[in-house]
Parts: sequence; C-alpha cells; structure tokens
Amino acid sequence: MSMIAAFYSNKSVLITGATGFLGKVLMEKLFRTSPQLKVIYILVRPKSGQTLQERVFQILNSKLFEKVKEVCPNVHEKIRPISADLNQRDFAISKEDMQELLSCTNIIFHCAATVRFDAHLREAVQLNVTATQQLLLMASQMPKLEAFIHISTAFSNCNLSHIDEVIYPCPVEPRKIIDSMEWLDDSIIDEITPKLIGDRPNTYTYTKALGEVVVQQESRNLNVAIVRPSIVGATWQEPFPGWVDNLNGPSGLIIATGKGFLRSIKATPMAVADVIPVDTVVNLTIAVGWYTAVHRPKSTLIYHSTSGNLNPCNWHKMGLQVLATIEKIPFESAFRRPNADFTTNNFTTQYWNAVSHRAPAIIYDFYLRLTGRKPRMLKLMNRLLRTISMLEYFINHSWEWSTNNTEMLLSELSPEDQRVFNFDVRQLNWLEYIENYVLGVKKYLLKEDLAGIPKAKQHLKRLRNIHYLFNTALFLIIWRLLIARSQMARNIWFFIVSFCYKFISYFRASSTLKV
Ligand SMILES: CCCCCCCCCCCCCCCCCCCCCCCC(=O)SCCNC(=O)CCNC(=O)[C@H](O)C(C)(C)COP(=O)(O)OP(=O)(O)OC[C@H]1O[C@@H](n2cnc3c(N)ncnc32)[C@H](O)[C@@H]1OP(=O)(O)O
Ligand SMILES: NC(=O)C1=CN([C@@H]2O[C@H](COP(=O)(O)OP(=O)(O)OC[C@H]3O[C@@H](n4cnc5c(N)ncnc54)[C@H](OP(=O)(O)O)[C@@H]3O)[C@@H](O)[C@H]2O)C=CC1
Repeated sequence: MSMIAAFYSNKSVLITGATGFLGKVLMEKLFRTSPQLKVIYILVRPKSGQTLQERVFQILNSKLFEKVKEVCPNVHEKIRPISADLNQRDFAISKEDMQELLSCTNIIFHCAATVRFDAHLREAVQLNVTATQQLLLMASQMPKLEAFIHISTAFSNCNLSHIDEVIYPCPVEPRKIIDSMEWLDDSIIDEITPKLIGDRPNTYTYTKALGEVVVQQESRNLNVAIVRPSIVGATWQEPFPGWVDNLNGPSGLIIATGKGFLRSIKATPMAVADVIPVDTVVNLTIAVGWYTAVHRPKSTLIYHSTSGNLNPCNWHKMGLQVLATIEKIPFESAFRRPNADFTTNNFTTQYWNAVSHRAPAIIYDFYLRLTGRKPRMLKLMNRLLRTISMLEYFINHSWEWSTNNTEMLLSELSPEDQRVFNFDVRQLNWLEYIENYVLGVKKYLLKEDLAGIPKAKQHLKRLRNIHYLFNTALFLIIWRLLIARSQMARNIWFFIVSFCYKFISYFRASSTLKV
C-alpha cells in the first residue's frame, strides 16, 4: 500500500492553477492514486465565455481524465470549483466559499502564475507575487492546514550558473515592489523594469524569484515547501506517454519544426536541455506535500525538479531525435520539409532568418496574392521569430541545479511509493521520451489522425520536388545572368559544356564498340 496515497485519502486539497498544464496533471494523479480523497477545491475564473462548470466539464471529459473515471467514477462530485480571480482583492471569493475553504482545507498546491515572458511587470507582480502573499495570508487562517506547496521555477535564479536548493535574496524587498505597483503609473514601471529585473531575461523569472522570497518571509508557522521545475514537457509515463496540451516550452518549437516553419535556431548544441516531464514534476510535488505535512521540516525546503545533473540531454541530441521522429511520423500540411540547423552567432542567425524563414514566406505570400488570397505567411513568420527570440536565452545557457533535497526525499519513500510516485529522472530514456513527445504533440495538440501519415509523406515528397525545381530554376537564372555579364563565367560555362560533350561522345563510342 502506498503511504502517500493513503495520506491523501479523506483530505481536502486546494489547488490554484488547476486549469493549467501542470494543475490538470496534478489533479488527475491525486484522484487516480487516492480515489478516497474527500474533495479538491479549485480556484477558477470564468474564461472565453465559459462558466466554471463548463470549464470543469471540459477537463473531466478530456482524454487525460479517462483512466481516473475508471478508478474514481464519482470524480465530478469530488471537484469543487470555486469562482476566484487571483488578480482581485480576496480573490473575489464569496463569503460562503471563503468560509468553507478556511475551515476545511488540509493541503494547498499553489500552481497559478502568469508564465508569459512578455508580461507587463505590474501584471506579473500581481499574479506571481501579490497573489502568493494573499494566499499565504488565507492559509494562515486555516486551522486544519497541514502543508502549503508553492510551485516556482528552476529559472527564478537564472542569473546564476550554479543554483542550490535555497532561496536567494532579491535586491529590492518584494513588499516594496508590491506597494510601488499600486501607485506607479505604467510608463514609470516600463522605465524601471530593466533596472529591476537586472540580468534576468524577463519579468516572469524575476517575479517568480520575488514570489519565493514572499513565501519565505510570510509563511509564519505554516509547513511550507517550494518545488522548482525546469522546462516542463509532455508526460513521460502517466496517465499515458506524450500528453501535452499547450505550446509552452519545447512543444511550440516542435510544431514549428515539424510543420517546416522553423528550420534554424540560435542555440548552443551542447548546452543542457533541462526538460522535465510533467508527470515527474507532479509525482515529486505530491510526495513533497506528504513529506512536508508528515515530517514537518524545521525550515522551508526547496526541491529542484530538474534533469540536467542526474540524466543530462543536450539540445543537439534533442533536435536530432525530434527530426528523426518527424521523419517517421510527419505532421500534416507542412509548409516546407522539416530541417533543423543550429546557428551559433547573430550574423548567421540573421542570414538564415532572411534566407530560410522570411524569403520563403514572402514568396508564398506572393503566390497567395496571385491566386486572389490574403497574404499571411510573413506575419506568422515574424511572430514565430519573435517568440523564438524570447526563448533563445534558455537554449544558449547551461545551468547546474543541485538536487540534494529531491534525492533525500526519494530515499525517504518506500519502494511502493517510489514506484507509484516515480520522480527518479535517472530512469528516463530520452530517445523514447522525445519520440513519444513528438507523437503526443501530433495527436493531442495538433489533433492529427495517424491514418493521415501516408498522405503527409506524399506531401513532403511533393515539397522536396518543388524545392529541387525551385533551386534548379534559381541556379539557371543566376548563371544566365552571370554569363551575360562576366567573361570568366562564360569561359567556365564553355569548359563545362565541352567537357560534358566529350564525355558523352566517349561513352557513346565505347558502348557502340561493345555491341
Ligand atoms: C530548427 C531547429 C529546431 C531544433 C530542432 C528541434 C526543435 C525542438 C527541440 C527543442 C528545441 C528547443 C526548445 C527550446 C525550448 C525552450 C523553452 C524555454 C522555456 C524556459 C522555461 C522556463 C521555465 C518556466 O518556468 S515557464 C513556462 C514556460 N513558459 C513559456 O514557455 C511561455 C513562453 N511564451 C510566451 O511568453 C508567449 O507565448 C510569447 C511572448 C512568446 C508570445 O506571445 P504572443 O502575445 O505573441 O502570443 P501567443 O498567443 O502567446 O503566441 C503567439 C504565437 O506563437 C506561438 N507560440 C507560443 N508559444 C510558442 C512556443 N513556445 N514555441 C513556438 N510557438 C509558440 C503561438 O501559437 C502563436 O502562434 P500564432 O500562429 O501566431 O497564433
Ligand atoms: N510550464 C513550464 O514549463 C513551467 C511551469 N512552472 C510553474 O508551474 C506552474 C504552473 O505552470 P503551467 O501549468 O505550465 O502554466 P499554465 O499557464 O498552463 O497555467 C496557469 C494557471 O494559472 C491560472 N491563472 C492565471 N491567472 C489567474 C487568475 N487571475 N486567477 C485565477 N487563476 C489564474 C490559469 O487559469 P486560466 O486557465 O483561467 O488561465 C491556469 O490554471 C507555474 O507556477 C509556473 O511558474 C515552472 C517551470 C516550468
């Protein structure tokens, strides 16, 4: 019997960010391994014209929750959506709901965040810092609370190259930042943002670091722990391999590569690709919840959920395996044949962006115009290149994360718990994982049917022929122009033609002799 699964039976759990990538997998695993769990409260806001109930219905009826319904048929009764907006005072939770949350909650998993790299500092502080502070205040009024688990990111201190499982101080106190956001206007915030974030690449990593300091400062006498995942990727094993439902991290780039939009990228091939499967992060998080509640460590423990120091994979290996898989199971309606080149300096990056990305987009737009359609490819390409430029920082640096607490926790688990809540990344076979990841992207993100693979292969053949035809035509045009203008080009041309003529004549003569 799993001790961790037993621990969660009859517990009331509160999850923020349960509609997000990580939150959904967390909820699924909790229900699947502890079907006796009392209730999971989830703080949800209405979104895209959907009510809370419609959002929950959609999640429960997704492929991800198919297995859960077998082991916990009344799962829909155990999810209690609470209308909440983490950007509002008291999260705009009704009095009755707040009362219930305060009196019943046993464990909190705080996953909600804005993960956008281009978020305005005010927005990122509100969600990643102020909301964390408010949630801690709420937690301090919960008499039954046993543990508060905060999800941060391994990149919150990405300005350092070696990162320990400790909270690093921020030069400006989070409380001062929170206060200043209330009275500074947007233009002043824009001006001070680069100074505040310093050598971090964006407001996301900066505010996640502030969030950790808030957790440390305002945890009072709560049992608190922080989990820091690196780049969260598709599921490795559970509930099935390759599940993914958003474009964040590598997923969007896998699509862009598979569809032939992205053919080169500025990356350091040997830099560590610190991707971590979402189910591994979730298993660790659940185990941390149990350990924090049962063992009540004296100080706030930080757990790195990273792969680099235990089972490293680099971007080169990852890129090659992505391409090899796409070759076997191509994506439908590709724009160009997939290719992946890593460039290492700004000049070659700009060159390939012009030649391999923007030029084909311009030509395609020209074709769309000719056929009476609206051009759109250049706009799309420019957006993609903007996205890539925001991710570049993470594929051109390597970090070393120590994982002592994570390894200590693994050793504290019973063999059964190590199996049910496996977060031992040393067991991960990268090639197999990446293959399943690409397949998952095709099935669950692009919603492409595997029956369409022969047609997709046919399409790639057609693209290859167009590519050869185009290059030959381009070569002949350039050559023709050169011959018209340069004596040297003419001489080379006559030499090649006469050489070919002599070769063919010799070949003909020798074959006539044989007959
Ligand atoms: C050719 C060689 C390739 C190599 C070969 C093989 C490729 C695959 C192998 C892997 C290669 C390298 C992978 C590197 C991945 C590095 C990721 C680093 C992540 C660091 C994580 C830090 C960890 C965290 O804690 S945070 C969680 C992660 N957060 C994110 O990832 C958020 C990033 N996204 C954003 O901030 C925004 O989306 C933004 C600012 C980039 C764009 O915002 P915008 O307002 O323009 O609109 P959106 O609606 O959000 O999207 C616009 C457009 O871009 C598409 N898109 C979105 N995200 C991605 C993406 N990650 N990759 C590609 N495309 C993406 C989106 O679909 C939209 O498309 P449209 O068609 O225009 O609608
Ligand atoms: N994905 C990754 O690569 C990594 C993620 N992390 C961390 O993991 C955690 C989860 O990330 P992930 O699941 O990927 O992110 P998602 O963007 O998928 O999910 C974010 C969640 O936060 C919720 N949320 C955002 N704003 C509000 C709001 N105002 N009120 C209520 N809820 C809100 C979203 O709700 P809604 O559906 O309504 O938008 C959603 O449920 C984050 O803390 C992130 O920093 C750390 C490292 C890497």
